[in-house]
Amino acid sequence: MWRRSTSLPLFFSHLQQVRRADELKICQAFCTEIVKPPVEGESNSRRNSPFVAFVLGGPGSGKGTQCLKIAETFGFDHIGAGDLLRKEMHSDSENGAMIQKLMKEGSIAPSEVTVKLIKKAIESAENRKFLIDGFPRSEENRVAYERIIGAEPNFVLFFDCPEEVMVKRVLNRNEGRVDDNEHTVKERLKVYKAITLPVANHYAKKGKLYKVDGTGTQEEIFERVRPIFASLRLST
Ligand SMILES: Nc1ncnc2c1ncn2[C@@H]1O[C@H](COP(=O)(O)OP(=O)(O)O)[C@@H](O)[C@H]1O
Ligand SMILES: O=c1ccn([C@@H]2O[C@H](COP(=O)(O)OP(=O)(O)O)[C@@H](O)[C@H]2O)c(=O)[nH]1
Ligand SMILES: [Mg+2]
Repeated sequence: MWRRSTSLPLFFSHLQQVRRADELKICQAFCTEIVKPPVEGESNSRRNSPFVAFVLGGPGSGKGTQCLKIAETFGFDHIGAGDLLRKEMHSDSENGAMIQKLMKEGSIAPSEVTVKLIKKAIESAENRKFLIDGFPRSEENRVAYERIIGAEPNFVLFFDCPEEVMVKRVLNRNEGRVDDNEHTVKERLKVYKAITLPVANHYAKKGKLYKVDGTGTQEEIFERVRPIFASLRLST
């Protein structure tokens, strides 16, 4: 059975040993949800609810790359919201054409479509620890997730990266994506700043945001990410 097993002072003492002040920023004390050990008599549904980390950052900030490393090292399931939408787009689904158009424009898909796909991915997994990569991209996404899933994320990992670095990475990505071109990435950056950053700010205010410097090599970035997950001490 999955359960949270760390306590607040223990959590912070671990964190303090490993964090570098310029790389890891906890905006406030962590909320009780992530650190509170299960209480005797607590309902099963709450104890069995999945552990969820949202992973945010601009296009090309390295979310997907780092999620693969986190998933492999710490045993999380990686749910890429964009990957789910791309899969849907390439299926015969009625939403395929709509998703393709939105992705090409750099816009955000309707919340109910994305949340439904995420919910299905969570429910069909055996794992109870998830990285939800590239979601929520708007306040509307966030509210829809919290209403439909019935819980907030345990925390949010945020990759901070200069625009010119992100654009360079996206234009070199070479995965045949409809949105990896100069025009779309510019639109995506506008959407990111206007609509996605407020979501990160929301979680920062709640003390749930971990901001990591997303520049440097993949390995250097992962060494900044590693202590965050190593400190969690989740049992499976
Ligand atoms: N630290 C890094 N340095 C150089 N290239 C990187 C780095 N991290 C990721 N990349 C490459 O940049 C591109 C975008 O990375 P990705 O993980 O897909 O970002 P995101 O999911 O945030 O859009 C990919 O081609 C990836 O291989
Ligand atoms: O929750 C999401 C995630 C992705 N997208 C769409 O999918 C695109 C690509 O998202 P992805 O996370 O794959 O891109 P990345 O940031 O990794 O480059 C976005 O620009 C959006 O058009 C969306 O609408 N909602
Ligand atoms: Mg990605």
